[in-house]
Amino acid sequence: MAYAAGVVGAAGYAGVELVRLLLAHPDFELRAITSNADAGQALASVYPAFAGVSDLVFTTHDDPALAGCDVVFLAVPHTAALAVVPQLLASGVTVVDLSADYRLDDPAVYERWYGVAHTSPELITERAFGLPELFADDLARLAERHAAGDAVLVACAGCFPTATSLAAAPAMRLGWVADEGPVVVDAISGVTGAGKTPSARTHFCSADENLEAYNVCRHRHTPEIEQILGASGRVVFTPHLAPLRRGLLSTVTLPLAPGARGLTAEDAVACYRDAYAGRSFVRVLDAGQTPKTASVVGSNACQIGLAVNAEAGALIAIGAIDNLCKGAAGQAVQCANIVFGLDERRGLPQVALPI
Ligand SMILES: NC(=O)C1=CN([C@@H]2O[C@H](COP(=O)(O)OP(=O)(O)OC[C@H]3O[C@@H](n4cnc5c(N)ncnc54)[C@H](OP(=O)(O)O)[C@@H]3O)[C@@H](O)[C@H]2O)C=CC1
Ligand SMILES: CC(=O)N[C@@H](CCC(=O)OP(=O)(O)O)C(=O)O
Repeated sequence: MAYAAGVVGAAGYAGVELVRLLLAHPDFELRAITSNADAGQALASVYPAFAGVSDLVFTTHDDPALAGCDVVFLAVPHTAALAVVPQLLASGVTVVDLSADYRLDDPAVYERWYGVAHTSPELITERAFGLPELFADDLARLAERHAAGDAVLVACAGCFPTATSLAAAPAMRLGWVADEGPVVVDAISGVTGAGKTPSARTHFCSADENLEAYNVCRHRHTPEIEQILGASGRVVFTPHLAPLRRGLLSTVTLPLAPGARGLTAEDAVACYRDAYAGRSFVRVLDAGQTPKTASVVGSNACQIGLAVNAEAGALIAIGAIDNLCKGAAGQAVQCANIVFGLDERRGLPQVALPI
């Protein structure tokens, strides 16, 4: 039996990647794709890649068909999900939200970084945080509730937090990181990370042949990374924009605790492989290898590289993902698979476009 699925914001970059994945998914049947801007237009006329594959037509964001779905994926901008999530849950629909609206545990922190009051904070305590390799218990609890008949909410992790946290969390959890000192995150994203509406920074003429840092010391993913890593007030996060369509690379520099100063890259790789045992999307490279975006783009994989700077007493952990797949749509489908009791790999690409 296929579960009925809908995508709100399906004409956006994350939304159309969801459409691509769900149309090929053996257990979900895509019934509704919404876009106010493109309502009434065929998917294949807006995105010709779907010609001959799907006859779906975009409907408006208030399409009543959404309430008849088993699961709805929200690929709408942050703050827009606040108006949609409570209604869908009340209609008995499970929601996988790609926006930031239900990610932060503390509604006051959300208000400070997103500039609006949270209108349904009670749902934050019930949701699972959608980063399966680090919050497996959270999602397993949600899967149990879903199996018992509840409509449930997953708040998927953001793109920068996903690559950063998969790279840094095992070191934090294993106690290798000093209690003090900054956790330095230098991360680079492709332009699709900014969504499909061009801004002065993402216009072709600005982004092409250019590299730049932005939102230095004030990017809204800082509190999300701190929450995941348990590193409140310590994350120095500097995002950069690169002239790539897809791909995100995050380099995290972690100060080693005195007891971990003898750590070698080989030890770190072995421990990380233990920490991610059984998680097929996270691949820890051999010591001496570094991940690259070209090796993950088009797949739901996260590749991790590890190095130790013994003189400086630092671990360097690097994560590479496709921002639209493991950083957004792929991770959302992975979370839905888990909530619906399916193998987390169902319908998801394991291998990147090799060239
Ligand atoms: N791009 C990425 O790499 C990642 C994105 N995300 C998250 O996914 C979400 C979508 O991002 P992205 O695809 O990049 O953005 P886009 O700007 O490309 O697309 C946004 C979509 O949301 C719809 N939309 C806009 N305003 C509203 C509203 N008020 N109510 C309902 N729908 C609305 C738009 O509809 P219309 O077609 O009518 O204009 C459009 O389809 C965001 O929350 C983003 O943070 C998460 C991780 C990575
Ligand atoms: C390149 C670029 O502009 N990236 C976006 C973040 C990507 C995103 O979509 O945000 P979420 O992961 O929180 O959903 C930014 O820096 O705001």
